[in-house]
Amino acid sequence: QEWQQQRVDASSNPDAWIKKTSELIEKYDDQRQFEELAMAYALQVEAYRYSGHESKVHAAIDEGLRFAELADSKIAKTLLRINQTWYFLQRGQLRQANTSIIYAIENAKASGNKDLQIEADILHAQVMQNTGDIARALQTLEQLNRNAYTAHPRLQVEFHALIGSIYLDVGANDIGLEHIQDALDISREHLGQWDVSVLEYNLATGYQAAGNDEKARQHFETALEISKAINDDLGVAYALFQMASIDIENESYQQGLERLNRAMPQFKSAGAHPMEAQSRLAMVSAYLGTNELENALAELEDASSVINTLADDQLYQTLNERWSEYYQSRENYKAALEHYKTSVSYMQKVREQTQDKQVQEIMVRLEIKEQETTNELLKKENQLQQLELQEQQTSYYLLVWIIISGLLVVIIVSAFLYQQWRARKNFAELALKDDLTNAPNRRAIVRICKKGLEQAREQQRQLALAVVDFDYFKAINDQFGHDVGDRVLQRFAEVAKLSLRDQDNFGRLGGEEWLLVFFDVSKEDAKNIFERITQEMNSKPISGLPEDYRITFSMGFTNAHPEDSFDSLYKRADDVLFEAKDKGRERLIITD
Ligand SMILES: Nc1nc2c(ncn2[C@@H]2O[C@H](COP(=O)(O)OP(=O)(O)OP(=O)(O)O)[C@@H](O)[C@H]2O)c(=O)[nH]1
Repeated sequence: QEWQQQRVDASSNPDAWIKKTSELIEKYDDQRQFEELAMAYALQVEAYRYSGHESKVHAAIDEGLRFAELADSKIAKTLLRINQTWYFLQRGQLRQANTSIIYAIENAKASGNKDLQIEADILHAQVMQNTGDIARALQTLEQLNRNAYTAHPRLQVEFHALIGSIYLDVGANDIGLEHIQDALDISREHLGQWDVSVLEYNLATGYQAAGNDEKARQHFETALEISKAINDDLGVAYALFQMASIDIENESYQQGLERLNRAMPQFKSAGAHPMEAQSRLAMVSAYLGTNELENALAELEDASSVINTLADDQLYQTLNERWSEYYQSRENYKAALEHYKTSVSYMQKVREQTQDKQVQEIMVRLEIKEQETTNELLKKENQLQQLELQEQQTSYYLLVWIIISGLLVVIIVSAFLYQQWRARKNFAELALKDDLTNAPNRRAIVRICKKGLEQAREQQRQLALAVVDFDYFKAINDQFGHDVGDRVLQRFAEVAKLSLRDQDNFGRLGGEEWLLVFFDVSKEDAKNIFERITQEMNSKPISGLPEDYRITFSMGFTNAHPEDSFDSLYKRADDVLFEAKDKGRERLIITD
């Protein structure tokens, strides 16, 4: 609804909207577009109210209603009647306000616009409060469809502001302040500056009633600033009036009077009679404080005539209180007592209205309902938070699950790959190992020797190769059995492993023939190795062989030449081995 947003905008820029609606009115008037014309008037009326131009409000309402009637625009009629109600309330014309709000309610119903219906209902309750019928005001608020009004910020604000002021009236200051604070918060977020200033003002009066002058002053100042900013003269006057009341209470009579003198003309020209009366009564207090009794009397008389047209019990009570104070100052105690008695009777009347049992009951019910709504909202918020938390947890679990399953996959795959690698390695190891002795087999030692040849060439090292063959091995097998022969081979593997340096290698070439591969050994070293192995072979008995049996072997040794291949190297070593056998065995023959 465009016009709802326009109302909010008008509340922040009343002057701009007065101008804008004037142009619209001229345009639609020319074009005889009555419905638009009526809506433009409705908006203009609000803009006038927001800037405190009460004197223009009346005429604009009449014009607007004329066109709204012509166009039969229920919405325009409702809006105009709502503004008319506020206009009369401002002036203290309660009977007229009551008539206007009835029209507003009828038109709102006919328009079918739920928000307007609720707005009119809340305003109806406001009128009741102003007429002192708090019980009915509360009943009306109680009957409102809570869900419907909470959906619209303006309605929430109206509701909380009104119920807050009722609570303040009956002295339930804490609850009252809470409601008005709620209204202020909502209006700050959703409504215009004028609405905010009114609520700042209401909150300040609440703090004042609760005896917190400091807070009251702060909020009145904020209200004053906003009213000044949007050129709301009436708003400025309201704030000045309240600040003056605080001044007078604190015996700053001159400052109070100065502020009241600025506010008063505005109230008067706006026709805000209740405020005019209150200002005059405040002035009376100030003059009594400064002992300017003539001025006090003049204000009292003016106040009396204004209040007599308003028929407001609260105002009558204050008026009589002031008269009583005035007569005390004059030392006319008889008259003072009379007025005091009258004042007390008005006070009792007001109290009776506000302390009515029915009022208390409805208030309790309303508060419970309000609490329930708040609880429900809190519950929903809680649920939402929990959902969010659950969502967070779920995604957290999901993440953990992904990480764990990822890790599992990695572990399983790794284990599988490791197994494969192990199997391959085992296989490779097996393929390079001699089954009987566990020493490197022919393939392995030949490979080692070939690699060694390359290494020796690259690193300028000396590689040497020895070929070893047992002497009369056939005889061992034949004489003591094949097993014993096997054990002799196994012993050789053990001995070779212990006797060689880490950088040297050995392997079984086949049968009882072995290859030894050395790096950087001299001929002398070769002899030592030959002798050591012979000695070690016979250092302890081999089962199946007689203790004194001496195992011997022959060895051919040669240093590698840079151009040697394995075959040429092997052949040279094997040749000298053959020579060793030939020369009687159990010897080492070295060749270059
Ligand atoms: N126990 C056992 N004997 C083997 C193995 N491999 C080869 N032999 C035997 O080793 C013997 C080799 O004999 P020969 O080649 O005649 O040589 P030798 O008897 O050592 O005589 P010379 O080398 O001339 O001193 C054969 O009898 C083979 O059967 C083996 O793995 N275990």
